[in-house]
Amino acid sequence: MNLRGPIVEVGDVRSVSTKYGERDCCTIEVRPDRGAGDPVSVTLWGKWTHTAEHAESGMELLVTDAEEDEYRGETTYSTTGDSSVVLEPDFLVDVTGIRSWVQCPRMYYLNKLSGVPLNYPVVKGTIVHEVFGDLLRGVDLEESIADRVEGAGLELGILGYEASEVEDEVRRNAAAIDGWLAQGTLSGEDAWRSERTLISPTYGLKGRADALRRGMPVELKTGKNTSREPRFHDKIQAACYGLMLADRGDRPDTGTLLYTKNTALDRSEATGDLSPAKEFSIGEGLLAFVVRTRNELAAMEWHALNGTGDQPGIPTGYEADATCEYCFEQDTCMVVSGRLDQESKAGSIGTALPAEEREYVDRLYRAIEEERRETHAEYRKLWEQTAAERAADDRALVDLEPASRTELDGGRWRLAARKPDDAVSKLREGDVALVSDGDPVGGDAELGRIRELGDRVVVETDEPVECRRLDVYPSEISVDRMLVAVHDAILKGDERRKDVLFGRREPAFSGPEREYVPNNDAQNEAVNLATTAEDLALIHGPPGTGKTHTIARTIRALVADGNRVLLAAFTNRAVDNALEALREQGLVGSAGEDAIVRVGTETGVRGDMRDLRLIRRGDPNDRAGELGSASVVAATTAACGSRVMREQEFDVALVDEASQLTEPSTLAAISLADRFVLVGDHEQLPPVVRAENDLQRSLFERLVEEYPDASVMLDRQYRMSQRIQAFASAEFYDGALRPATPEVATRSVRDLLADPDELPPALREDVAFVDPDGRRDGNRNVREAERVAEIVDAYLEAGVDPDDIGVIAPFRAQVAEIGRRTDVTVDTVDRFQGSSEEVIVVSFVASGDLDGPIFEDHRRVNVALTRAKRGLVLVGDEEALSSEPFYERMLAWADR
Ligand SMILES: Nc1ncnc2c1ncn2[C@@H]1O[C@H](COP(=O)(O)OP(=O)(O)OP(=O)(O)O)[C@@H](O)[C@H]1O
Repeated sequence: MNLRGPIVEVGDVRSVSTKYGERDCCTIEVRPDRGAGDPVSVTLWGKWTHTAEHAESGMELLVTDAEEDEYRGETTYSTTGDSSVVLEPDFLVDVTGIRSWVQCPRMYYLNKLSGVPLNYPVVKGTIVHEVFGDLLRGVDLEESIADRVEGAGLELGILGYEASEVEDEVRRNAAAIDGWLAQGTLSGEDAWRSERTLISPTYGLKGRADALRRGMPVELKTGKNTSREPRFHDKIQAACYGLMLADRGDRPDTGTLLYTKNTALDRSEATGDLSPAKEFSIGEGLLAFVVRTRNELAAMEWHALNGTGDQPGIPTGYEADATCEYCFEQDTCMVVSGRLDQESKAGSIGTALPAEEREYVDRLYRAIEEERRETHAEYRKLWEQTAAERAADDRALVDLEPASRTELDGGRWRLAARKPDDAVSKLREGDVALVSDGDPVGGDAELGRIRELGDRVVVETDEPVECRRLDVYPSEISVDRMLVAVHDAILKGDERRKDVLFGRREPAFSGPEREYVPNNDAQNEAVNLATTAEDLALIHGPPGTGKTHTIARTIRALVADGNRVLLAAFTNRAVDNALEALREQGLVGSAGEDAIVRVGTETGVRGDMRDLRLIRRGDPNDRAGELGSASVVAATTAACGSRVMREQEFDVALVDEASQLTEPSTLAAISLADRFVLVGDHEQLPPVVRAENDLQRSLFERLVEEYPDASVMLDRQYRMSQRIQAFASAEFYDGALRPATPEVATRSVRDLLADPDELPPALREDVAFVDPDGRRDGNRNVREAERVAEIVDAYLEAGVDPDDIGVIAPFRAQVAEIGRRTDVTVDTVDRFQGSSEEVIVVSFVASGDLDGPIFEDHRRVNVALTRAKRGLVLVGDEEALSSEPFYERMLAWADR
């Protein structure tokens, strides 16, 4: 049986005489059933006492195949020969993490903190891996090499490499694999599968194996190894995949390491064993070692969040017997130790950062690690929730019916399936999702990119999985990049910048005032603030106040002054909107001084901006030249953390939607530039994070409060009628928000109608409230949904264009409920931010009383109410809404 629960107490390791001789053991008390049961004792025997030494009360413990005993009337448990002991199984360790931990625990920490920079070995390694995958899929060697090197054109160009020299080197690496593969295929017995995404709920592991050969893991290493045995940490990596396969019931007994620089297939050369493939047996002892190693790592991560003492959860290097003199990370290790005043086996150099900066790094490190835990909780739902629950949660499309599979060039696959009519989810075209045969963890599953998402679903994968289910695949990339951003900004960051960020120096401004926007004082001041900033400028833009217009004007002014500008935003949509405005204002983006480059994926970049999209494939010099010479580079803030973008330098970074970004995500963009301009509105949507901690507050909001003189609020809005904007202006902007022109102020729903009398009397007002007397059931309210659909129909019948109407509801369930009844756009607030419609209908769902927040916070209501230009209808339960002062004021305004 399996025993699992939080640890109550850990006993001492002791030695006892048994019929097998002297054996070590340790007794641990846990509360089974995840803490619900009464404490029981479990005794860990033999090598598992190593894990006991890392265990602490509060950690979660899992013992598989435990044996139950009766001892003095009490039920106790102990490990058996088949048992595994797992600490913190919910903490999903990546296999690459285990690999670096085995080399040195501090290397694991340093990799996490500073990320992998753009360097030639990494890019070449990726190409060799891709070629390997291609060979397995039957692609010709030369064709694959040419194609993959071309695909990496941009990276290679930035690093200063020519295609031909890289091709030669990749060829040298790939020739041995090719030969070895040819040998294998001769026997006709090889059943290969390239790239395998694996998750192990039992052992808390995840990762992607390079390949499986007859079900056994094969790992590729772009290096040389002339000893008979694979390198220890390489072996551990392959064994991790073995363990994950074992968790699925496919226990492999052999692993293979392929060293690509070993050139001979012959095993007995005098120079050493030059065979590229080295096999090793995956015995029980090795698997148990992997589990114990993972336990050490998970325990350290637990301490990082829960531990006490000086620097809990930060490895020093003394944990391992690694020799620092031979370590290629020694310098980095010493610098980080010096700057953060950490103990480390390698020693330290340099002076420590000021205390407030170290405190900041510690605080954000912890907050980011908390967010990582929340991401792991998302993974857990893959196996804890049933397919129906995942679908109801909008995290999966289930019950797909496979329709066709087509092999594409390069051995990839296009899989099509039919989708049940009303199935909805968070998945969007362009997303990477987990495609599976119906069981994403235990069954056949692979990552694939969604190409089409209508009645028909089309995905592209490396392997031909039976496409019966698509799941949202949680990613740790944004968490990883946040850590790196903190590292880059604080450990490597510019001192002057840090003085401002830490309140040691006021932001400075210099240069002449100019007239940029003649018809709008606040916008004009904003552009001046941005162009004269020596450190930073903050532009606060309430709804419809011309943020995008101002951004474009600012960028034009900056470029005209000779600056290289990074334009970043939280969403692709905002990036493309700003580019559109830039083009409208005459910055066209052709080659030369005004060149604009848009960094993004094909599906991410809007159709009309594709001509600006940076192409990565091609001649290295051309590709790098295109990016390097552009005066404006536009990308999402997520993309700013990529290896390529981290190599770029700018004079000014202008970040839109900055109030929706966590502080570290903002740092990722602004660290690339000397000066920065943040544009946002902290009275609208806050950063989207799962953990409740410091990440919820944006750098924009913090700086607006700290440096009011460095900020300006755009106060004239070009969207809403006076009547509609009144509530938001009073509640969120101290009454300072006003219509920009009389035309805007006097807008009315009547403008849209040939004959206003065609509307029912209740809807003739520009702001209306309707109580349909509905009843909330979970996150939906059917009566209210019906009423919303009737209201939409009334507008349509009166002649309003369907494209001019939008419906907003607080919950996805209600969005689906309404969506079934109408064809106009229905969505949650988050999807509406940044857009507007002539008529907006808001469904509040709540009835009776307000037992939870309707919209998570009032800022979301602000967004909902400020999407409408001419007509706004609030649909909700009067009794419920009037039970909270904020909504009561809203009703009073609507009923006026
Ligand atoms: N100074 C100006 N003079 C004339 N029209 C303007 C000016 N500034 C903005 N506008 C117009 O106002 C409208 C809204 O501007 P914009 O799209 O820049 O707003 P925004 O603040 O980015 O909106 P959102 O709140 O959706 O982000 C646009 O049609 C734009 O052309």
